[in-house]
Amino acid sequence: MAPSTLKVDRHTKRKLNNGQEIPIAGYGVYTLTPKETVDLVYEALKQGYRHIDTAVLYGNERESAQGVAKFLKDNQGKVKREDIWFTTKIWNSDHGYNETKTAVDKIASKVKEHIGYVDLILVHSPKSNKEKRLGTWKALQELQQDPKNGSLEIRSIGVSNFGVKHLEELFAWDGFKVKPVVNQLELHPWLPHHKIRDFLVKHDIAAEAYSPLTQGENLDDPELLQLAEKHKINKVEILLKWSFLQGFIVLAKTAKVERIKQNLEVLPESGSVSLDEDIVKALDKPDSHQVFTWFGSDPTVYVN
Ligand SMILES: NC(=O)C1=CN([C@@H]2O[C@H](COP(=O)(O)OP(=O)(O)OC[C@H]3O[C@@H](n4cnc5c(N)ncnc54)[C@H](OP(=O)(O)O)[C@@H]3O)[C@@H](O)[C@H]2O)C=CC1
Ligand SMILES: O=C1Nc2ccccc2C1=O
Repeated sequence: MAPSTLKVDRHTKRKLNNGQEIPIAGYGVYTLTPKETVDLVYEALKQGYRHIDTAVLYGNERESAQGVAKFLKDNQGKVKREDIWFTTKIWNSDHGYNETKTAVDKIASKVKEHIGYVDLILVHSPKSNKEKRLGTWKALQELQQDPKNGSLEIRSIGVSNFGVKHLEELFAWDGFKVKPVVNQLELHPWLPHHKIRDFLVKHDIAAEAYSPLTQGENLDDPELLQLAEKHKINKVEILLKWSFLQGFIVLAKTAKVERIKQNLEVLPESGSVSLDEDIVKALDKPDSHQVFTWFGSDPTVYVN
């Protein structure tokens, strides 16, 4: 079970296996329209987020980068590009060596003029086949290790929705050179993914939690509501604190300005995050396997 207190705050960064440091609180931009993305990313940064999570799939990479650039321009001398972490992801249909290089060129054409480089590119999911997955990793390894060879500087590379089998396949490949820095997974009390997490700990790969609020789907779970009522604490605060207490890098999304502030403020300005021990115990559901994203079909068990 996770501890009920952990020394993390709004400014905490986690050191990755390549030495790069990633802010533990991330703002996810899935489903934000391109039109609203610039302003919402700007607002998230204004409220104190220093980590933006987008993807080719989301169709708002350019606008996410524009939001970052606008914030940096308005805060010159106070916030530097290096203070902000920008993640994007290669979609499944772009798997394969050549396809991935072309996909990175496209990402470059959208974001480079605004933010110069990306901090992290993830393989969005394992959903292609072995040859294509490894081709994608070969391309990303090359681009990360030798930025002059490609159109975009990529500081770190990682995976998302990979199960143990997909990671073992990567480690066993004779071209394997760069270990993923993170595995981004759906993680919340109803989907704790302990087997994958144990593997990640063993290999020093950080766990990023997406859909920590169950994409909004389970916020009226009777047990969660009861805990919130009994302990006089907001249900969203419970779920986000639970996630930080597990040691995750936590990615939450909201399209509402007041909720951006609310979600970040579950972390203290300095000090530690805490949750009543009874709540942590009640939400410890090691055998639960409820998938809310990916149309209910867990991508970590994908076979091909
Ligand atoms: N790698 C992958 O395969 C995936 C990655 N992700 C990443 O993770 C991010 C977060 O996950 P996501 O799936 O968006 O879901 P979240 O778990 O973050 O939930 C988002 C939902 O919760 C609502 N919400 C947010 N804050 C509050 C609040 N304070 N009170 C009440 N409701 C709230 C939002 O509504 P509203 O907007 O109206 O506030 C929205 O409906 C994504 O944006 C994306 O970056 C997500 C899924 C898959
Ligand atoms: O944020 C996301 N939400 C999703 C839903 C289905 C498949 C991928 C994703 C994302 O990356």
